[in-house]
Amino acid sequence: MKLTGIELRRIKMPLVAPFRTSFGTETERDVLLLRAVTDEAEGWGECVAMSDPLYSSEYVEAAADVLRRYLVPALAARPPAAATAVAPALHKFKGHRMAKAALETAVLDAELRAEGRSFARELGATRDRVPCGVSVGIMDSIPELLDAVDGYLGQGYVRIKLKIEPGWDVEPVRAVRERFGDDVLLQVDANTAYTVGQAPLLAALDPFGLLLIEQPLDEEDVLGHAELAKRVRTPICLDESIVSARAAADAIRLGACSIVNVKPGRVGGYLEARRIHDVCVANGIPVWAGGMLETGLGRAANVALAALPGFTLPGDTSGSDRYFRTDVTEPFVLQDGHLPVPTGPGLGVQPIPEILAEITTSMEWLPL
Ligand SMILES: CSCC[C@@H](NC(=O)CCC(=O)O)C(=O)O
Ligand SMILES: [Mg+2]
Repeated sequence: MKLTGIELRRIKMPLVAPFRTSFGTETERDVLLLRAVTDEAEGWGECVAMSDPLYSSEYVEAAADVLRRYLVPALAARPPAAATAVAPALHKFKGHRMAKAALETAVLDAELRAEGRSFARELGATRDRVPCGVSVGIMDSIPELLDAVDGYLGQGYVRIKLKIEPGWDVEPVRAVRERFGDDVLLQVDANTAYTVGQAPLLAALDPFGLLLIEQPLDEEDVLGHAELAKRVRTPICLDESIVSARAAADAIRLGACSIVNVKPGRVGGYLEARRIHDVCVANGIPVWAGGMLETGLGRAANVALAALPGFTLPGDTSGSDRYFRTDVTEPFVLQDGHLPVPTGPGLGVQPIPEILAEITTSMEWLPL
């Protein structure tokens, strides 16, 4: 494979409704897409960085900058013969895992399309469809939340995840349990909004039979999560803290988590995501596929990843219409609470040219 250049393309995707978390409210996605052009095929990668450094330190403008000034030139200096050579060529640059993930994914997609292999097959998927959960934002009132949850359950989602923060935690969880019963698979995500001193508040969630509490504490407070796990019965799941397979192994050994949310963008790509899966499976730790409001491009890769054997909990792999009125690819549509795993070469999906042209806000060609 000979990489000839990378296109940086920004697209604007309005959300169907505001999505509020403990760190802010999203109303539209400003997404950086990468198109890798090789002598044999083209591949796509989606950078999951948000517009502002609020989920993590990365943000979309910084991702574009680090790709333009450091990451793509590094591949020009050391042309990758395969996608497995991308991460080693970028290793000397610290952090910027979401930018690195997008670049590796675009090269991997091009390589797999050229060879006629799907992401699912490359990663080791063992299923042809995956059960889908949905992430529900913080709302202005309990009735509004219950209407939203009712709608998603009606669409067939098999698991509900509620965003929480101090002041919006026990009450919404209790209301959902009282309205929809104890059998609904239910979990919460705090996005680092609590401190270990608030353990009693988080322990107040224990009576509601939650699958997990996701990332209650600061992403760097691994020991705090280990302490919290001794004071809360509900399983602790980490998201923002797990930036690599090494971080996953350390967190598991320290007792900081008993479940892991796997997000390829957060960890530098799908190959590292698979390593995290393997570390967790070796330690008997369930994993599930997290989400970053991806378009159909990133969604296709996430659904393939979610089909690996260790992904035993429903992921945030919703249908395209959870976030977008019109997706940049053919939409992912829930079927009986599941999404089919794409089977075509590479991602198995393509941007629809007319839609892509309409939502593109800028394009930049970086030759190698
Ligand atoms: C804007 S919130 C993005 C991070 C968040 N993601 C979700 O809640 C799921 C989003 C999705 O359905 O893609 C998480 O911390 O898990
Ligand atoms: Mg999370």
